[in-house]
Amino acid sequence: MGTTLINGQWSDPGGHRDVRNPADGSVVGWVGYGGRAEATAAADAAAAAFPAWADTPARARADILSRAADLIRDRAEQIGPLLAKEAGKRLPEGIGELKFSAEYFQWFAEEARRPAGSVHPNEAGDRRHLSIRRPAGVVASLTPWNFPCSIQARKLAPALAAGCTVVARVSDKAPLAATEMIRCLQDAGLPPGVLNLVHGPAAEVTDAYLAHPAVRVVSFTGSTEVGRSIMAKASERVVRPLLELGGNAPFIVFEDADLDAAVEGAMLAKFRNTGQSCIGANRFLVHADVQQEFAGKLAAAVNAMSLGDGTADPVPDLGPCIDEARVRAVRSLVDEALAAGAKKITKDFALPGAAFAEPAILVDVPAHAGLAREEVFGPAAGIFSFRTEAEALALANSTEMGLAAYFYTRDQSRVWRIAEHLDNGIVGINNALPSVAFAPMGGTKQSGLGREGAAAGLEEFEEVRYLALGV
Ligand SMILES: NC(=O)c1ccc[n+]([C@@H]2O[C@H](COP(=O)([O-])OP(=O)(O)OC[C@H]3O[C@@H](n4cnc5c(N)ncnc54)[C@H](O)[C@@H]3O)[C@@H](O)[C@H]2O)c1
Ligand SMILES: O=C[C@H](O)CS(=O)(=O)O
Repeated sequence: MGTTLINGQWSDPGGHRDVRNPADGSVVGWVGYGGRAEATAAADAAAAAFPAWADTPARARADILSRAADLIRDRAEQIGPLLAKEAGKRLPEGIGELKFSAEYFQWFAEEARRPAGSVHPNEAGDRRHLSIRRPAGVVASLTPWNFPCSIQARKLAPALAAGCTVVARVSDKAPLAATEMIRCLQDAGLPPGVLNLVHGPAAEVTDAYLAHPAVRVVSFTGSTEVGRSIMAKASERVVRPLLELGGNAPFIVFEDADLDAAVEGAMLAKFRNTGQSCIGANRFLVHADVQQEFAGKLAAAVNAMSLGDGTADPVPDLGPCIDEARVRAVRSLVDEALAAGAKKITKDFALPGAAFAEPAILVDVPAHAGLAREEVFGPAAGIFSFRTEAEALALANSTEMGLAAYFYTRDQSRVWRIAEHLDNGIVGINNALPSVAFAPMGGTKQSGLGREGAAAGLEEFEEVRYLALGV
């Protein structure tokens, strides 16, 4: 059926690149693997398709996106297992990610039909002043492996709704399900060239996209390191950078928190997607008066976890990491903290394979340790204590990242004091899973630029055009 989409045609140019299941190394599938030539052809196709798509009535664009949402939901039980295998996800999380992806296409199908523009107060008798919103142009949509479908969806949906055309590239580590999701969009009736997908070497394909004169916006999700390089490349042609980058979420538990709710939230925020989530809880900051009780409850919950292939029956609590390199990175942070005097309060797990990282909670982690300062991006974390709100905020805001943060308290006045002074783009309050299509999500500081979701997410793909109308 082809895995590369250029100008409405599916093909498999270049060589084949196998995709393996991290749980057992088995081949899950493959993608055709192109390069610069395919990327340039895709951008040419997107450029050629842009004028007609930009002028397509909003209702017509909305109907295609709505049909795409229906197709993704209809095929979720078929694509979900593919996603679970290639990305090492638990099967319910794989199927759930497809359904979450459909929400973006549904929401932006509706948003596409909302008014777009303003009439400005008239201060000159011979003119009327208004502004309209027009699609920005061709968008380069570049995404990581950890949520390969939903993260593409939160770019494709608003870009297409706005009237932009798109050249996409997804991570080589998990390209299969995202390709099938894009197939749903094409099957929903997107005209040729409106959406294009090329698999190939990351820098080669991305550079070719960003060098194309028709590309006006680059929407990238991934590490801060790569995001910086893409922002630099985009600056060469003044391409608008939308960047969703690394995280380092503090998870704060105040002394008045419902501890059982906090532990339940901690388990979700830490171990969802085996901890490989940009908004995952990275550090537990717990008030000294409740630290021992919280730590004991959390350790007990972790110790009860089962590990295994996410497509097994019964479904395990934790799947593998994306690859052995990720396991080594997590283990290195844990081992460094232990060597510096930290103590592990969770049990030793038997690991079912080389791509499985041990779930681990540590206490007495020194402030200089990587576990206290870096994005773990895996199933481990340290618990740190504080005594005052000021200390909690200082600890929470002490890293260069500002994506997500969480806190648990029952004091409504404290909710506002803390929420207004956390330097993060996303704050979960007595809630450990804030992600929705209808709210603006993104980060501060080195976690990125721009927002995805909500009306703000649509505006990122539009240009405001001011009209001074002589009368
Ligand atoms: N803010 C968010 O919404 C969000 C969401 C998911 C992941 N992330 C972040 O992404 C990271 C994990 O994902 P990852 O390992 O795929 O990130 P990554 O930065 O290594 O890769 C992201 C994408 O960029 C590509 N890429 C890699 N090097 C490149 C280069 N030199 N030029 C062009 N493209 C390149 C990759 O193939 C992939 O498709 C973590 O830091 C995580 O926090 C952020
Ligand atoms: O990894 C980051 C993702 O954006 C997490 S979520 O899909 O927004 O929950």
